[in-house]
Amino acid sequence: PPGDHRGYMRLALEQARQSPPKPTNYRVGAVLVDTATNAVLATGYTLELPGNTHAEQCCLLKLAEQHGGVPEDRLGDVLPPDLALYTTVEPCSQRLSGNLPCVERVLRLAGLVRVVYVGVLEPETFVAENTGRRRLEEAGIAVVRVEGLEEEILEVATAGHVKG
Ligand SMILES: Nc1nc(=O)c(N)c(NC[C@H](O)[C@H](O)[C@H](O)COP(=O)(O)O)[nH]1
Ligand SMILES: [Zn+2]
Repeated sequence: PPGDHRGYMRLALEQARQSPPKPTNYRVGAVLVDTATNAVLATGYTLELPGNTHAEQCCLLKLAEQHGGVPEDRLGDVLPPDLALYTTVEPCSQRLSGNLPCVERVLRLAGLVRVVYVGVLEPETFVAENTGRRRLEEAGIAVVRVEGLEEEILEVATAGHVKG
């Protein structure tokens, strides 16, 4: 595995490229890393799993499957304690579909997920203001920008959007 932040963000961007374009969401990629062993525990991209799934959500659902189908909200019982989540677009704090936002999913793992690395902040296309960063930080989860891939990330994220 890459081992450096930019390398992991590129890995997440590779995931995002696999997401089927849609006008009503972003194509996002996510990678969950065990920082104690530098191992990639799971990857995910928007719509990878059935249903209107988000990249971060797919990471967690796949991990739950790997741990004998433990419910996603019980993952905290089976994961190691030094996790970093890399996601090309910051975790959503609200979803127009009404599905559970990824910030809530990550907050369930507060104490295990130490830091969320984001490639870009969420644009204002669907949600005027993403309040996720503040809520993550209040729970002791650092939110850190990984610079340098913004253009590529946004191009991939919005590929399904009607231009103009
Ligand atoms: N971090 C993140 N990962 C994703 O995989 C994804 N698709 C979004 N997108 C955020 C955007 O705000 C929502 O996609 C819209 O609000 C529509 O909501 P749905 O996706 O239909 O639930 N954000
Ligand atoms: Zn989300």
